[in-house]
Amino acid sequence: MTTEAQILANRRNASLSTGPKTRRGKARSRREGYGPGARSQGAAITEAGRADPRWIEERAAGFLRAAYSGASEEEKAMRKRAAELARKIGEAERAVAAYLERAGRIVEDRRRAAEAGGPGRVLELSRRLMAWEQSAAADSSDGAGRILGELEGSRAGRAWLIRTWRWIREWLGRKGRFGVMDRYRLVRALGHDPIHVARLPRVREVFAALNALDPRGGLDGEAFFARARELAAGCDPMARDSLAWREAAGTFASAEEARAFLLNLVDERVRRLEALQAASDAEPAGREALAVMAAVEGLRREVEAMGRELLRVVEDLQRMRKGGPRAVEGDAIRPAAASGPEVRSRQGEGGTAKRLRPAWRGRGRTPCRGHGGRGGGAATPRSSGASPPAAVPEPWRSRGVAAIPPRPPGGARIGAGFVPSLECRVTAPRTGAAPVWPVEKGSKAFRGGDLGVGIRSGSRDERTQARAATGGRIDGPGEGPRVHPAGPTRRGRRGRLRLRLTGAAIPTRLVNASGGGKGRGPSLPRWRLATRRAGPVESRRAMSQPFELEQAAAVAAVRRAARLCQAVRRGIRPEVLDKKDKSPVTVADFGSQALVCRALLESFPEDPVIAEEDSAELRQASNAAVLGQVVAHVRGVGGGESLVDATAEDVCGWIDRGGTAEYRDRFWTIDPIDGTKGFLRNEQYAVALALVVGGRVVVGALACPNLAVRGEGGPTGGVGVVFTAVRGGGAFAFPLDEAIAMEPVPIRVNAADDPAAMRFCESVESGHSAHGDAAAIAAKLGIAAPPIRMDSQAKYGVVARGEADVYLRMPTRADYREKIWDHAAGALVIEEAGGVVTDVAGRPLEFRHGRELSANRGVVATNGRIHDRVIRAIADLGLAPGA
Ligand SMILES: Nc1ncnc2c1ncn2[C@@H]1O[C@H](COP(=O)(O)O)[C@@H](O)[C@H]1OP(=O)(O)O
Ligand SMILES: [Mg+2]
Repeated sequence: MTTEAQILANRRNASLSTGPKTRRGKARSRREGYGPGARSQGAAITEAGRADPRWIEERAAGFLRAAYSGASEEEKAMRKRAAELARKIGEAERAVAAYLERAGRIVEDRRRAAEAGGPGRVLELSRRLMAWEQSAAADSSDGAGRILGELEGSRAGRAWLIRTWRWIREWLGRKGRFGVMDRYRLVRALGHDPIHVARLPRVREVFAALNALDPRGGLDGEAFFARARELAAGCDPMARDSLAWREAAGTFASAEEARAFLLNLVDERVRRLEALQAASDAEPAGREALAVMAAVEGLRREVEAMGRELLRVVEDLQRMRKGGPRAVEGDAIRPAAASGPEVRSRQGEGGTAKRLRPAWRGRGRTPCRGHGGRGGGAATPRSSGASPPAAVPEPWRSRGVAAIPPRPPGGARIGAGFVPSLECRVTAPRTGAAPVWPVEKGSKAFRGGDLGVGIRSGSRDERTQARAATGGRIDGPGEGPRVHPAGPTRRGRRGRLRLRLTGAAIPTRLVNASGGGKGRGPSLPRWRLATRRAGPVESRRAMSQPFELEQAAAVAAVRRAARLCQAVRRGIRPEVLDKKDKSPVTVADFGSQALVCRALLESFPEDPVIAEEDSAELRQASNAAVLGQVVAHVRGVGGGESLVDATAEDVCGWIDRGGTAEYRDRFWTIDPIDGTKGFLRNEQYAVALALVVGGRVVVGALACPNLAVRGEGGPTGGVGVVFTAVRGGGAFAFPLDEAIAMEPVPIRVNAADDPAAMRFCESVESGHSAHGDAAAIAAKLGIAAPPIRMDSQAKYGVVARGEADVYLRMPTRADYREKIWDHAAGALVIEEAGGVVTDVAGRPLEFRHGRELSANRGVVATNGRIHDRVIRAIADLGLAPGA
């Protein structure tokens, strides 16, 4: 880390430097700016993405050290980005190494498991696990963790473990006293040694439960510790001292509660082992190794992309330092109108491109103000082309059209289509101008909506904003999608946009159609473009999809959180519900949010999160028991070593990561348990997570633990479904249960058009959606079937996979505003499945007002075909307030 003193010293040094005067001197200095040795390794720089990431990291660090600090805000931001990229590259490389090590371990484990598979070996291991005399020292090679690992690795070992757990279950359900050996066996079967009992909260909880069941609990526990201390005589005295029982927070209120907890714990173990056993037939090690390799591949691609970006940033910084931008600034902002906008192929007209390259300075660091249309500012050129005709209109044509050969050589065939990628460098003409570049339609498939548009511009955040602002937006048949650079632009500011068109469309023209400045009406475009085709893309799979990482993280997070909810749900006894005790849902709510926030913190530490809960209530002394349970559940299903020792403070901290209240250009929103009433009734509920960028939901993940698995298949045909979607990438569903290995299945809304054959769904709670209003709407439309009533966003899933056609959420109170987390994920899933989601007045849902959909009332989600008719019916019945 650079210290303040170093920064000041750099700044002083920089002010003394006048820099090289000659072109050669400047060139040399530029090369040396990368740090010592850059000249000899120049080839590695031009090999951008292929360069060794460590080398890049070192170069970047060298450059950053050498860079002076008397920099503009823009330069500082770029340097920060470079440092961040360098750090991330390092992290990703370390992760790759860890993955590879894991792959090696998997192979080794497999070999050992094969060896351990014989009955003789299992007998030996089981004896070592259960006979106390054999394992005196806590850290001996007889550590329970190791033995258990080996047993779990073989079929025979797992069978023995399942039998053992069933036997433990039997005596836990029956017995009232738990002596020294009972306790020892239970601890060892859990994979721990006596010394862990005092240290690991999970094991302490087991002991607390045994004590609650055992009238001599304290004495039996003490006897256990006395024996443990005796056997640990050879250990460190500190370890011996720690072998004593201390009362933990969250003890059990009754013996029944304690027994339920223990039986639940055993059931979880048995289930896990059975799942492992079932999966072993399908060569799990092989599959896991494949998954590891896929993860490595993904990480490597990320590293390559980051490496390329880092080098671009470093190059640009270099240019900036050498005064490049100023030298061409006047040139770059020169109105292009006189000769028409300049659009050059960098391949075909490299000379021009080279001249333009130094002109690029910024990366559109202006905040994203939306993407045109609603709220896009007064001077958006949408006004100059509110509804562009199918062909490029003459006025635009006269301003210049960038002709791109119909079959770009850079495009590669993917099935029937091409994937060209164009890179454009732009300079903003003046404040407030927000250009729009329609890309002319090229084929039928384009009209069918089979086109995604993404922009790469500047930092990751801006890229994602820009992508979201434009990604996959199709304005309708006969029109091109519009490309809106991120937000308002400043005079003379330059940016680079990378426009990637995917699908069957072959863009024939890129039209530069910048509008005029504020209040002046349309003016001639002043944007200059340089286009470049990217290299061939071999297959759609090989391409890193937008928000791929975000989607993977979101799905993993909701899956894990759903597991927690299921575990809490299983532990609820009927009498708790009879007492109308809401604490189970509170435990699941907080636990779920903690896990999701933690996952986001790990993967996207800078992203703000708007979530339903905060930990203030949980931290109150009166809620200590609830907090204890939340922590226990988080540790229990958190998985991995890292969560085993999570403290109450950690958990509260994770929960509070969701405390953002205001709108941000990029944020996540979580509903840790949507449909709490459904959860308590053991009916429908959901864990919902969505990423909103530039005011649009771009990633959604929805886990519905009690929703039937349908077309998603799976050998169990059981319950628990995950829905997910990325904007422009379609919607998918797959079983929640990870033991069911299957590819996500694309889902589509129902194509039916006849209301008589349609079904609609609504909340179970009439306080959440006016049932009477919905019935009137259905009657008016001619929907005869009774409503499907279910809690939570599962309704969105049901419409998205075609089991219902309409979801009506009719306002019950004038002052209620829907919460964004109740709709973000579900709405995207329906939209990506081909449906439409608006409020009751037909307005799109606006996720740019903080925690609430304050510009909307109610929600109407449909299969798309009937949407207009539903909105009309609502209006005719006078049920759309303020419409
Ligand atoms: N008056 C209301 N109108 C609409 N939704 C509401 C209302 N009151 C609460 N909700 C929210 O409805 C969601 C459940 O919807 P559903 O009935 O479809 O399962 C919950 O998130 C709940 O919020 P909260 O969690 O604050 O109670
Ligand atoms: Mg909710």
